[in-house]
Amino acid sequence: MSFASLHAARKSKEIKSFVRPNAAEVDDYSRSEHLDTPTERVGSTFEETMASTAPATGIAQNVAKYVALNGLHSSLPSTLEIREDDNSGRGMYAKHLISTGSILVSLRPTIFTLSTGSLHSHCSSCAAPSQPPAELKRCTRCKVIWYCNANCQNNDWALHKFECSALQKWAKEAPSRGLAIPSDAVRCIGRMLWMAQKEGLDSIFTRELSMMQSHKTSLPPTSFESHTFIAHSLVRYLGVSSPVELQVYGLSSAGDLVDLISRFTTNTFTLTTPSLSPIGVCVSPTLALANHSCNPNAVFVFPRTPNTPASQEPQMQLVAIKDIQPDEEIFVSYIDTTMPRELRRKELKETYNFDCACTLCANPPKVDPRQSMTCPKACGGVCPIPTQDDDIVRCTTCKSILQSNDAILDAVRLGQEALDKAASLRFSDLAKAKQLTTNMIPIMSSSGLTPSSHPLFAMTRLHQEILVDSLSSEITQDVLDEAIRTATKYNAGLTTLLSYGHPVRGIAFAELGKLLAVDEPSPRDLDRNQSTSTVGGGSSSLSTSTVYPPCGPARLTLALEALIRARDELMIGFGKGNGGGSIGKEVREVIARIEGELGAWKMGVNNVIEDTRAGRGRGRN
Ligand SMILES: C[S@@+](CC[C@H](N)C(=O)[O-])C[C@H]1O[C@@H](n2cnc3c(N)ncnc32)[C@H](O)[C@@H]1O
Repeated sequence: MSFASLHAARKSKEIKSFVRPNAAEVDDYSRSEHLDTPTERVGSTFEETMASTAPATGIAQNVAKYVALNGLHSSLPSTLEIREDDNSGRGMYAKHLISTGSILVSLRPTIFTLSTGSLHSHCSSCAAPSQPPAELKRCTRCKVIWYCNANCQNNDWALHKFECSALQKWAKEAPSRGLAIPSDAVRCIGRMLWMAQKEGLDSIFTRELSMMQSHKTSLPPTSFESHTFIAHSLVRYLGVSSPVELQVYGLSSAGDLVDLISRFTTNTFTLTTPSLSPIGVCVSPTLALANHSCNPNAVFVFPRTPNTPASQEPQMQLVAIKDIQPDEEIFVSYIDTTMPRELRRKELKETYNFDCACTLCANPPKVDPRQSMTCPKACGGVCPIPTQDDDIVRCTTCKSILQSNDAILDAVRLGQEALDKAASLRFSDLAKAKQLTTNMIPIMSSSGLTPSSHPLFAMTRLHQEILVDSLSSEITQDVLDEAIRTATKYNAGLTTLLSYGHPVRGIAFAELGKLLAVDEPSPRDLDRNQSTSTVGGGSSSLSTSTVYPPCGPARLTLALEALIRARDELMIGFGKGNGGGSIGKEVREVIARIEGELGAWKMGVNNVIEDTRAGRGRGRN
């Protein structure tokens, strides 16, 4: 298999998350003279409007009542209904038993925009990737938006005609080339407003949009800067110079604008490729009705199956990853659930404004694999990582009592700092980021952190992404083998953290299988294959090498094992009806190829044995 067909799952984040403007952009703009004037023109400033908002109050009764849809959300199937309670607002409920792998809802998001880095590599109408030799075509006016062909361009014209002139004007006024394109949040809200204007302020689209949950009256202080930044940029992007001009979009004050931005940040999804790499943001008021749990029973995916016409892509699907009983609520996850409890709760509070009371937060396991270490007495058991609040812990196996240990606390603290630094350098200085992850992983592992523990798990994931990135410029045996070892450790952590059939697991096994199936750059010494190892997380009967990864047929056998696991889990996470989506299809093709290669190899060996026997027989005669 050539390396060109290897797709990395860039992030195993859940796909619902708010995209904040990046810090560099905020800084550059705040320093720029282009900032101040629009705020003053819209009446009271966004800062004043936000400062005057008071926290909402409400007594949680937690009785979910049926909500009539009155013609809204027509794409919601009859198997689901909307109910509302005082704690989490509206939510989706199952009316019948739903089995694992069922596709609950399938629809095209009402609005989507690609992130700036994906604009030239994906079509802005159907989100398909550019597929050489066919190249995407750029809009000749704004020179920012790319399409597969004239059909895709025509399909997008109704909104792009507004966007096109806004983009041209923005680029002319930009203080530097690096800021010539507004953030995806600003472009996406721009599209929401043009769509509302086009459809009419009483249209179903506008009504659904205006009913999305807002936290305008209880914005956490952490949102202040990002909301203000988006508001300033948006006013400039729309070319608005007085409050009256906002009325065509149904906004009559700065407060309405803050409300809109809050609805956007609370209800936006990350648009991903079929292999879960983030490429943009999207809005679907119907799918945004799903509430959050850190232990979800459903996921959102964009599987891209051959049966869906381009005009219906990107198709977003809600898939059950567990059996869901009648009357049970459908929960997705808004955040990366591989993070420890405190970090999850902090992010949910800051971005979504609620205190999570899901099963995983309310009743955390005695030993959370996200915060665990191997028993320092080497009994083979695991124990929680001692914290400042809980500095005496007990091993689950030998029951020894362990006191807070500076080495592990230092490793966690240093690991977190290095992780933040490496993540921020990932796209600007890959070599430095790689140096950081390479140095820190052994330190954290030797301090006793388990592969699923934070921040070792996140660091391993980042290291794998960096290695796969470096492989796309040059494949060397060493980097390929290091990527395979890292992917194996990552999968070992992942299988402890996420439930069977979660799409992130399916993609991770596909990634490992494809790495193992890449043609090795140079022939190697087959004597390396001597004892036993597995593809991560589970037991295996395969006999492979002490030196991992092995080479030759043993390596291909491991690839096959990983890909079969991937195929089975993708069938759940990407929906049984989709056959595992486009990645499931690709995996099945690689499996068939490897089975062929291994079959040919076995046949070759048998032939040699037969020939040798026949030769001996002839020798005796
Ligand atoms: C995308 S909306 C979900 C639909 C929302 N409940 C509604 O009525 O429109 C996200 C918001 O729903 C609420 N929410 C979601 N999951 C929740 C949970 N597990 N507990 C409490 N509130 C939750 C929070 O206010 C959050 O900001």
